[in-house]
Amino acid sequence: METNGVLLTCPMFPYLEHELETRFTLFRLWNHPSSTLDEYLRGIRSCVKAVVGNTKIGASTELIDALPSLEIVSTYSVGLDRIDLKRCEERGIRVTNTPDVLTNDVADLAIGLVLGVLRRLCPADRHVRSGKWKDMDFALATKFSGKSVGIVGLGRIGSAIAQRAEAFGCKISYYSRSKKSYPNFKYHSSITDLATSCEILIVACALTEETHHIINREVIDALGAKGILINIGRGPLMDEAELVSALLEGRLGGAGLDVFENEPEAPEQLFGLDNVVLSPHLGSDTIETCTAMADLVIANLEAHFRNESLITPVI
Ligand SMILES: O=CC(=O)O
Repeated sequence: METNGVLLTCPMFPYLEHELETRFTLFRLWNHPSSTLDEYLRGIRSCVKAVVGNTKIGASTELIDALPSLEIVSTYSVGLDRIDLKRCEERGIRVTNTPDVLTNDVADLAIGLVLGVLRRLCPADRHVRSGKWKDMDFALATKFSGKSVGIVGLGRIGSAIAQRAEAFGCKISYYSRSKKSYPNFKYHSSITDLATSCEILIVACALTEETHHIINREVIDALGAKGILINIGRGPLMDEAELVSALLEGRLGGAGLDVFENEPEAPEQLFGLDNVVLSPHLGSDTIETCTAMADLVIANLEAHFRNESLITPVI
């Protein structure tokens, strides 16, 4: 039985926690008040060889620096924005994530949000539940099939969204760091041009210093009063204050948001808007996908401790 120390940064999928516990010496970071955290970390620093973080709490510079025996960060997420990758690189710490296994779920949710906003599924549900249907028909909604869809970031998830939208007869264009080899999808080297040319803009890129607030006022205005913005990437990709003003002032047609700048906070000004669908960062949250992600986290840790090649290495 392996006894390598693994530090879990916050509560995650119970299956992951259980499987880690059966294989490694598991330490839980959240069981300690912040006043005693330094002391706790000092006590375990020589045992902890791995950190398992997620989209809430990853491996910050401070955490990495507090763990001199750290060899690997295996994140239970595809996103790497909660990890100080530079520090990991400097220290020779390996990093793995969970790509591919969650692609379909996140792409499915992106389409779900589009349909939710355009077909007004949340207000429609309220219409039935409140009994209003007996008094009046529900107002007409907006068609999705055949619309022009712009995708910001045509990586694994962006391409899966594009393929789904294509099946709805949508015209696909995209903005990405570089042009990809998809003959059916139109490339824009400017995100504002992309926003001008599409009716639905779906944000699916990674959060980095370059993409922070990539959706700013100029992009929102280019999308316009009939445009729909969907974000299944990360909250800070959008200037949320600008997004809220645009929605309140009717300068944007609607939004479907799975991610927010200060999660788990979401802007309360949006709560009364029927043209907005909000979900609590659950793109990959299905039992099937979370199980596959957990298995991948563990497979990467086991490969590392056996000195084998990592399954999904980042560094
Ligand atoms: O947001 C989800 C992830 O990065 O896995």
